[in-house]
Amino acid sequence: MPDSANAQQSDDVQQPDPIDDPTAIILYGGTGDLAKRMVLPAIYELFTRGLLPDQFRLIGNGRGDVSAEEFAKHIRDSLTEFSSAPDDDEFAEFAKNVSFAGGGFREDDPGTLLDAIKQLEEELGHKVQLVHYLSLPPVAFEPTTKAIKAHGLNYDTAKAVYEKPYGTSLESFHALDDLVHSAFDEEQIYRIDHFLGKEATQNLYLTRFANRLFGDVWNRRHIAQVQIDVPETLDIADRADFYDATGAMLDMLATHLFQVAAEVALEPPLSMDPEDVQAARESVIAAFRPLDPKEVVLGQYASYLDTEGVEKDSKTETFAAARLWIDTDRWRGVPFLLRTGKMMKESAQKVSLIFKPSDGPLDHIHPDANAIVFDLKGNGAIDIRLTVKKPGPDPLPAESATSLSLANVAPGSMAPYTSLIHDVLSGNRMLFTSSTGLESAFQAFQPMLTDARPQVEIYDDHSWGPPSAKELTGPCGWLLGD
Ligand SMILES: NC(=O)C1=CN([C@@H]2O[C@H](COP(=O)(O)OP(=O)(O)OC[C@H]3O[C@@H](n4cnc5c(N)ncnc54)[C@H](OP(=O)(O)O)[C@@H]3O)[C@@H](O)[C@H]2O)C=CC1
Ligand SMILES: O=C1O[C@H](COP(=O)(O)O)[C@@H](O)[C@H](O)[C@H]1O
Repeated sequence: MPDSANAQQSDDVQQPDPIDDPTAIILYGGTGDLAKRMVLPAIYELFTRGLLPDQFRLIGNGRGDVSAEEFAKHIRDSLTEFSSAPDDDEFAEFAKNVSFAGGGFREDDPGTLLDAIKQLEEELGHKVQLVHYLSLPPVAFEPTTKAIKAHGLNYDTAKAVYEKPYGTSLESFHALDDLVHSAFDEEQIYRIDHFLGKEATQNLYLTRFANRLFGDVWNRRHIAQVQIDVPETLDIADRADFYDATGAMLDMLATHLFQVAAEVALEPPLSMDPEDVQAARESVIAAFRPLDPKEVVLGQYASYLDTEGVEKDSKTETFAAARLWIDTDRWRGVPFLLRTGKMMKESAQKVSLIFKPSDGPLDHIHPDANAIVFDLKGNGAIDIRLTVKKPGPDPLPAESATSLSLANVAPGSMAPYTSLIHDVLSGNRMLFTSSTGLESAFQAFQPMLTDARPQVEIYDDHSWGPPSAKELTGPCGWLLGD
């Protein structure tokens, strides 16, 4: 068992600033899966923390007809299921600001959304900042963007939030991005990758820049390999339509895991200002070498084809592992090993920097006992795995570890979606992906869209994935298992 330590509690917990601009969030796909799990609880959390503007409306949008009362009940049920049951009086206050515009929203038929916005602006006596949140499957990004533009809802003050994946190939990324830029300036566009919003992910660079203990060894002279490992025990549940068309590489690897790799690999920014941090993260993605299909293993869990909604002969990967190379002076020759999958043996979100063996007489230490491991889940933790002396007469090595829980530094910290939506409202784009960064990510991903893409290998449910994924790591093995 590792020793554990707690980061010292800060007396001075950061409180984000409230927002003044009268605002309406239009939540496209307002009754969908992501909305109920993440977005609605996040908006409600901002309300209970007093972080929404005084003049605020949430307008749900969807193709069906849903009354304001039904939408409010849906929100309440979502909070109860995915967050916590709200206080009756507080929720009643929130629900006064909620409505639903049904009938969809298309170029040729705006449904009832334009009327809902007109009514709100007449009620308030002025225009409001519109935040278009596209909580929609990627196929709906283009038609919805076209509709926003065609109906003139791309005000200069408007913002547009896009979920991932933003494009499925370099070509479709360009087509979507050109269209989005025909409606909005880059500063108005917020492409969400919620892994960037995790408190613990942000520690990947903050601890490095603040502590010589980490900063001085953060390079190829000292690090043998980096593992970014996000196994999940969950299956694809009721997301078959989306997942079977998307797969693990686009759902997780070329999106979340690439962004986390960039957070590890980035060069020190000029300052910690949002623009500088964003630029440093996005520019290192340009140094990602395009994936070599021979260094990628794809898998599908054994019972996947039995899932309702999945094509009977589907070749969609539910597991992906890859060896990524980053061609900068700092990282040349250091493999970044990325792994993620559904229906695996354990759930975890870990980033491990595994050191090279020491010089001198103890140059044979197992990599397990010579590593820094960042846990990205929840408030996060940093494990330092060390080799120490085994008590006794001889100078023999023994493995030990200490775990620094970050929970105490961040009492009451916000969930990733809560803080990212607050960033959208306040105009802070640090934790959002940019057009150039995503273009580089798709360039690195592009070889996986060719005929050289490896075949999917079937793996046992609740296992560590196809055994061949182990070969990617070399003698180290995957630190988490197999
Ligand atoms: N679910 C999750 O855990 C996560 C999802 N995401 C991303 O969030 C986005 C939304 O995902 P999710 O909520 O799971 O998706 P859903 O399949 O639940 O779709 C959301 C809503 O979009 C509407 N919709 C579906 N198809 C279309 C269409 N062709 N045209 C217009 N509207 C449509 C439906 O609403 P209606 O029928 O009312 O019109 C549906 O309820 C995706 O981009 C996904 O990658 C990101 C992180 C996690
Ligand atoms: O975006 C996604 O992320 C989740 C994992 O998110 P987390 O909140 O558990 O960190 C993943 O399960 C899902 O497939 C993917 O779409």
